[in-house]
Amino acid sequence: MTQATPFHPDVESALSALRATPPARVYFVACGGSLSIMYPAKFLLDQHAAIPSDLFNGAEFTARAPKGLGKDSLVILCSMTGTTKETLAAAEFARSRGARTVGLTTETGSPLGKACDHAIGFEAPYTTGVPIDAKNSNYARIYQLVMGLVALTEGTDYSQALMSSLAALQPAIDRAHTAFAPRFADFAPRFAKQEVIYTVASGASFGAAYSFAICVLMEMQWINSQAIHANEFFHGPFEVVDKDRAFILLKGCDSTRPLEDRADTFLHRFGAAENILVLDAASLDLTGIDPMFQGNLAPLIFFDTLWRFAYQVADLRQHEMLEGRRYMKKLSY
Ligand SMILES: O=P(O)(O)OC[C@H]1O[C@](O)(CO)[C@@H](O)[C@@H]1O
Repeated sequence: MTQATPFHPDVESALSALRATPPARVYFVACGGSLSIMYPAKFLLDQHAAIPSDLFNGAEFTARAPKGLGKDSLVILCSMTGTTKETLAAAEFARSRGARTVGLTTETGSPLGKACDHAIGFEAPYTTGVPIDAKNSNYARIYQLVMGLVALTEGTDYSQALMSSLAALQPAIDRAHTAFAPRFADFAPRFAKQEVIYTVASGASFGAAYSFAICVLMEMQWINSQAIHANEFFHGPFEVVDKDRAFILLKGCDSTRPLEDRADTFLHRFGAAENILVLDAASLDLTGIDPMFQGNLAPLIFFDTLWRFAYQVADLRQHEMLEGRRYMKKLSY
């Protein structure tokens, strides 16, 4: 691929540098909420390219020191703040092994931006509270990078379809807020009283379930949680299902939907519908999003709308979301 793509300039600049010698292997590395976007990014790469990839927590990556990591590797890292020490150490470790590195961060001049060969900026409403257009989010930028890698390694260029889909994403999110509002108003009072809420998903949606469980329910609401893969559900977790147990099930529209459908059937067989909050991509108006990317973009809609649900739960519990933490960023660990 030699022609310029319509991607964001930071993405295009990283891709230009990779064009002469595309990587033979990709590692997706981050921590916490930033790690959660690596699941759908790897899913997208696996869908479209034969290039092998793996996904690691930052500290695990450095400690495990994969033997395959070397000059032909590309390590894609993400840290919203650009300061998470495990992610920075992973970037430095990758470079010490001769790998090429790309860091996604809200501040390209942040420590992560500086520690990587290429920095890709994105926007996040998370700490600023200022709403963004989802086409400028971390998901949007990493998807551009992934589809750029697909073009480099497979010769298939879907950049226009991706960019037009990303442009249609925010309106789809806004419509979903309206569509889900009555369900959220109904579920919030019950879920605010729960001590445990599990989140279930698979495929492109697993990352959204993971970040909602560990970053929102546990970190920001101190509600016990676990992200359960929709098929792993049948390999242990389903034993806890009863009429009182609370679940959030994300039903996406990627190729793994049958896994989520099966979990849905079981949950409704032994659980109570009033304690199973199902967000179903089939009920969403995805106008303008190319069918090829609908499964990849549905998780953003789930996460954005669930974030609003979390604030409703937080209000009822009188437990502040971001200010309620007792350890994170409050002491050294
Ligand atoms: O590396 P980042 O994206 O700045 O993450 C910092 C922190 O933010 C979270 O993603 C959410 O608070 C945590 O999981 C993580 O420790």
